[in-house]
Amino acid sequence: MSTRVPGARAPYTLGVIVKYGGNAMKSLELRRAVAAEIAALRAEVPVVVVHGGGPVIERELAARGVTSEFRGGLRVTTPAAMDVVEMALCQLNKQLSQDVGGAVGLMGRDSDLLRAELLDPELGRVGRVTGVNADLLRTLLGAGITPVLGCVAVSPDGDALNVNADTVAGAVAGALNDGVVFLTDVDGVYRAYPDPDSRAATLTRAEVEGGVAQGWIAGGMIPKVRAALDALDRGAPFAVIASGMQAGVLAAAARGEAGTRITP
Ligand SMILES: Nc1ncnc2c1ncn2[C@@H]1O[C@H](COP(=O)(O)OP(=O)(O)O)[C@@H](O)[C@H]1O
Ligand SMILES: CC(=O)N[C@@H](CCC(=O)OP(=O)(O)O)C(=O)O
Repeated sequence: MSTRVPGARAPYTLGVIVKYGGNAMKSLELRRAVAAEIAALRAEVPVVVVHGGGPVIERELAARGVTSEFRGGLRVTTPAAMDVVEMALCQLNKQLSQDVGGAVGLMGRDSDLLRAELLDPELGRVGRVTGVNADLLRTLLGAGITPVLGCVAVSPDGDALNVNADTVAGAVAGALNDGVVFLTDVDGVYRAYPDPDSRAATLTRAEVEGGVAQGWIAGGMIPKVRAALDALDRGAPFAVIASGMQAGVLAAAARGEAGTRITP
């Protein structure tokens, strides 16, 4: 975390992937507050933003009368739903890029930035990440530009695939060997959800797996802890789950002073 953003085109060694999604962008005010936190962190370290947007997707699906259900935390994505997911996230991507400033908004289709293959035919057009164009991200970071990546990947046939945004953030952190902070609406993983006093400062892999098996890690927290472990497996130096609802938390989480740090 001591590495400064170098000048244009200079190499960098350590950055932070910041994931935020539906819960940390429930209002325009909150969305912009998170963007301001990201812009402040970027003055210290290179930052790549990965975003979801579950509520925006829900709203656009409902407006079109397209139904979808979740299985194991993942949206079963029909071709019709895929069109809506991609359209909604593309628009959001440009808005977030504008919010952050000095940024370029990209999706998986751009220069094969995010490649995936079908995860499970029963889930429809849901992807399993197979590759990240890390060179493109490094080039942008080296030029002082913040990449903002939406969670739609491209298949070997050139079709869009829907990937959970936490999963994408973990894969990008692994590909760049950068740390990752997952911002959400709780200030970490609670041992006795929803009691905020039960927040774990750190959780080992064994504790995470126990928590999922015992059910005290549930719902949308499951893809986050799994993505954190995946990022660590792929070489990320740290993975933290923290609140996107309070000012100053992002920088503190990246220093290991807030949220729940997942350890190998
Ligand atoms: N042990 C836990 N500690 C904290 N939150 C948990 C836990 N288990 C389940 N959750 C749920 O996970 C949610 C965060 O996941 P999610 O709603 O998918 O967030 P996001 O939209 O930010 O990706 C929390 O709001 C909470 O409802
Ligand atoms: C496969 C799958 O479930 N994809 C997610 C992608 C968006 C996402 O992950 O958004 P949040 O970060 O706001 O949850 C979905 O369709 O909702």
